[in-house]
Amino acid sequence: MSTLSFDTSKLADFVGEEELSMMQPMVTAADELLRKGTGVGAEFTDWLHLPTEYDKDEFARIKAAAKKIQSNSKVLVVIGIGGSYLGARAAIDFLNDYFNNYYGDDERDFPQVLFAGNSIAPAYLNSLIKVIGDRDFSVNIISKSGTTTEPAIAFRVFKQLLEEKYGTEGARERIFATTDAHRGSLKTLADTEGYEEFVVPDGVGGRFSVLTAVGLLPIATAGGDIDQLMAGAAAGEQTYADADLTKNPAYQYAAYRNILYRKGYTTELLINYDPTLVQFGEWWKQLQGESEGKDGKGIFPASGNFSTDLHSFGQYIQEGRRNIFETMVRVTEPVSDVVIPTMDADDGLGYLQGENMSYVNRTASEGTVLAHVDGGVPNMIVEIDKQNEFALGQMIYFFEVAVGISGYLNGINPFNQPGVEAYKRNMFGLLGKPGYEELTESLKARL
Ligand SMILES: O=P(O)(O)OC[C@H]1O[C@H](O)[C@H](O)[C@@H](O)[C@@H]1O
Repeated sequence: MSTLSFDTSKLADFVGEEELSMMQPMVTAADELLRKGTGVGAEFTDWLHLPTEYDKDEFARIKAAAKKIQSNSKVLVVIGIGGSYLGARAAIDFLNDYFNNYYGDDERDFPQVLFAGNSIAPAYLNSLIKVIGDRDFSVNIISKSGTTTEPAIAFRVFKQLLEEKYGTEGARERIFATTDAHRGSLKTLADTEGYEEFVVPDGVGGRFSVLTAVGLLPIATAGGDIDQLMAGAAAGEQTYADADLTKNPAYQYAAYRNILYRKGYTTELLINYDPTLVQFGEWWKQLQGESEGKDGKGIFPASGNFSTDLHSFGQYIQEGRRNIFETMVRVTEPVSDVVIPTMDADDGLGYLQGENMSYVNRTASEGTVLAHVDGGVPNMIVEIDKQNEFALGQMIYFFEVAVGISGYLNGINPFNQPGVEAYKRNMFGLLGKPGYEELTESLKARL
């Protein structure tokens, strides 16, 4: 069952049909590198079969842990950064009402899921502590490496708060650690303290980990149906496995991106028309940017929240430098609707009264695509039928497999992220972390 369609009809002005078919030999080669595990970074491609080959015992433990948190907590604080929070956050926003977190505890069916450790901003942390107040809470600390500074700082704070509130024993019952199976400071700490542990599998990098415990525990706690999420991803695994470009929309997406990139379209905007998809764009930006931006190459991933941003940087998209293309993610069936009220006074909207707001939103998307295409912005559309777990799972897989192919097409390793270390090294040097003494002096001299 496929719930996702991929529309490239609006590329006609930019890419000829033969250009796609001429990509086939390169796509076949990229497919082999990915599927046979002969490409660079192959040790981080276990996400390919994750939707069907996941640890079923751990999956059951995730559900049980989610139930436990739901029964004893009003808030789950998810501590993580990058791939250790973006997927869960995207999924929770996508699957819930936008203002879901604003509802009072009595109006909520599931705990609030709030995120920490995704910045080093102290005021954010203080504000988060304030919003938890005296309510019961639990913590899911997530770090694959187990050594990342941002979540480690936040965890110290929340561990202390939990221990003050519930005592050491009580706190232990409320801390869930998701990390590497064998290595890292968090693994050692979790073993020593006796926290319930979940695993980020060795062969799955952070940005590909949303369908592991990394994403699944927070998503399930927030009421998401993780069986359906995995079923949707499994549908993706099946649908997007064919090396034949004519039969594989995810591979078409990768090939078209590559064609556009070679023509000078070096920035891609992932476009949505609903605020509940904003965080999906954030997840996608890490997936694309960390996978592809290396060796002086790669499409810059950005996102656009429409029609909101049409009133901010819409001008640039329409008439600025012509190096942008757009991929719209659109949902066919609105989650809910509003009928535009009738009104006697004339506000110029009479022609729309009685119409559904979703009709106006969809029409805005159609008009925008045509305007942008006319303005020289190639457009592709990924459309899912419903905003539910199944469709999300399939869409996650679509973008994951596409970026694997896309990276190999562009001659880079899509599965490492060496460049992320540069800022960390400087930060450690400036903070005086043991082992970085020489760097400390040279950096301070440059400040
Ligand atoms: O899960 P962690 O090991 O804490 O890593 C969190 C994130 O930060 C790192 O610096 C990587 O660049 C990301 O790929 C990763 O998702």
